[in-house]
This record gives sequence, C-alpha cells and structure tokens, in this order.
Amino acid sequence: MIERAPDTDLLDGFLDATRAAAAAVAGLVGGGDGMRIDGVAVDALRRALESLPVDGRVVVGEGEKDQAPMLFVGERFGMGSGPAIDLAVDPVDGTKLAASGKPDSVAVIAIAPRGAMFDIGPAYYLEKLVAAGGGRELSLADPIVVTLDRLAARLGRPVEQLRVAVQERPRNAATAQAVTAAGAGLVSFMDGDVALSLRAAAADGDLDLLLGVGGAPEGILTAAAVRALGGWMTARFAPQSPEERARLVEAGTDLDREVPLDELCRDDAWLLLSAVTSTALAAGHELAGVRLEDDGSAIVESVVVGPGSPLTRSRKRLDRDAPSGLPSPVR
Ligand SMILES: O=P(O)(O)OC[C@H]1O[C@](O)(COP(=O)(O)O)[C@@H](O)[C@@H]1O
Ligand SMILES: [Mn+2]
Repeated sequence: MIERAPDTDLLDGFLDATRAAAAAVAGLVGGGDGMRIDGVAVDALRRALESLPVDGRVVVGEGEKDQAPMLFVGERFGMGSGPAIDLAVDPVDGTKLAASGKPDSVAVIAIAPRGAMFDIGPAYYLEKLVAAGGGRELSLADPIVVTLDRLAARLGRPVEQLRVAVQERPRNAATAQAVTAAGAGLVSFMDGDVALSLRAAAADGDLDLLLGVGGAPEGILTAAAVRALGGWMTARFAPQSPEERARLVEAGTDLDREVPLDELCRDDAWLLLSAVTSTALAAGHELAGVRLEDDGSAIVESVVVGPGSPLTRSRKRLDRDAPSGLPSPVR
C-alpha cells in the first residue's frame, strides 16, 4: 500500500506525539501516581496529534477499563485533510510500572490506513498468542503442549529451550502451569504486554511466545507490529466479567471465533513508541527510559516498527520551549 503509506515526515510527526507523552511524564516516573501519569500523557499526545496533516480517527483507545484518562474511540484528530489514518493508542502502557519506576513502560500508538485495524468493540480483554518466526499453524484452539511442539519444530529448537511470556494474573494461572508442565521456560511479567509481545514476535530467541489474557487495546497495538517483525499472532475475545460478556453479546460479537493476524491488522501498519522507563524490545534493542536534563529538556528514546523497517530506533532531545516538545515540564 505504498501510495497510502505515510511519508517519513509524517511518521516522525506521529512518533513525536509519543515522544511528547513520554517527555511530559518524565518528572512523574517513580512518583506513585499512575492516574496523573495517564492524564498528563493523554494531554500531551492529544496536543501533538492536533497539528498533524492528516484526516485522523481514533479507533482503539485505552483507559476505559480502568477509568483512566484516555483518547476516545471515534475522536478525530489532525488538520482534517491529507491521508485518512486510523489510530490505536495507549498513552502509557504500563502505567503502574511508570508510577513505580519499573521497566517496560511505553507511550505507544499504532497507525494504519482507514479501516485496517480490527474493531474490538466493547471488549476490554483478549486472549493472545504472539509467536516468533511466523507460524500460521499456531492456534489458541490447540492445547498449549501442541502449540509448543509446533513452535519448537518451526524454530528448530527443543521445547525446553523455548521462552514463553505470560502475564502474571489469576486468569492466566492455568496457562502458566501448562507452559511449565510442557518443560518450556516461563517468563512471568506483571504489566506492559505491548513491550513483551514485541519481544515475543522478534525472531531472536529472547522470547519465543506470549500467551494469555491481556488488554484488548494492547492486542491491536501489538498486531500492528507483528507482521513487520515476521511473527504470528492470533486472538480471541476473553471477557472477564458478566458485564463485559453481556456488552459483547449485545454488540453481536462471535465470542468463539479466533481472529488471525491478517484480520487483527488488514493492511500495512506502523507501531511507534517511546520509552517511559527502560524497555527491552529485542536482543540488542534496549531503549533507555526518558531522562530529564537540568535545563528542563528531556531525552527520549523511541522505536518505529513498520513495513520494511523492523525496529528503527532514534533518540531525540525535546526542549522545554519547542512547539512539539514539552507542554510544560512536570517535576
Ligand atoms: O491489568 P489488567 O486489567 O489485568 O489488564 C492487562 C493489561 O494491563 C497492562 O498490564 C497495563 O496497561 P495500562 O498501564 O495501560 O493500564 C497491559 O500491558 C495489559 O494488557
Ligand atoms: Mn495498556
């Protein structure tokens, strides 16, 4: 879809929005106030998106489930003319990690041509399978032991050498147990499944697979990057409360259907993220968390994942007074 691909300047404009979000929360990292972090990041993102030369629409917002500040689904942004771009956004994935100064917290968006990203509707949660090295034969419908055998065969390594990330939640306990019982290495993580999913999709053996139920918006953000990383992903709805289930049923959702990567993201897409705290994305790709300098400027490390450019890194200083820079430094 080259004719509709955002040009380099536009991609950098979107990346600047995540940089502005990371820079805006720099002074709040480790301060314990996750809600404030979310609010400040949302404001900075929204402001940076306003001036982009696009006809922009938010299709996946984040924060509703936790009543956190958010960009709303359906919200329009940009100057109104230019390419029709859909946006999935999580101003800070890993808010708790940022509030406690722990790794893997990122300001993250994904962009794609209009209509390309799967509509999660009223879903808060998805069950996800994210794998390295391609593998459309891997399905959530199979027992985990079968999936691990298939992945091991595809990667040419014994199951014992596979590393499988599972978010540490009671809802994922059986999954974690099945991974361990099959003899694979379990990597439990508390939060931040966008960063962990990218590591799982990258074919470098750092992580080989991510399994379990996590946030639905994070799933769509992840899908945008998995193709470019040469990985595989599949997901299905996994409502975690009767209310969520009822909302999905009301919306006519087929809860049993597994949604493969080419439906989660139907066209070329780009994931753009800036590190709030230090974030490993693949072997040899570790982003430093945002750093505030004495003069009030912020150093932000970022990455773009997209067609033809898996994991393009950058580092940028955002001056306190720059138009697209820090809104007003928070300390
Ligand atoms: O914390 P929950 O409700 O189990 O939801 C899981 C989701 O929360 C996170 O751990 C953190 O997300 P936020 O910081 O955006 O709230 C995600 O990475 C994950 O997908
Ligand atoms: Mn999140």
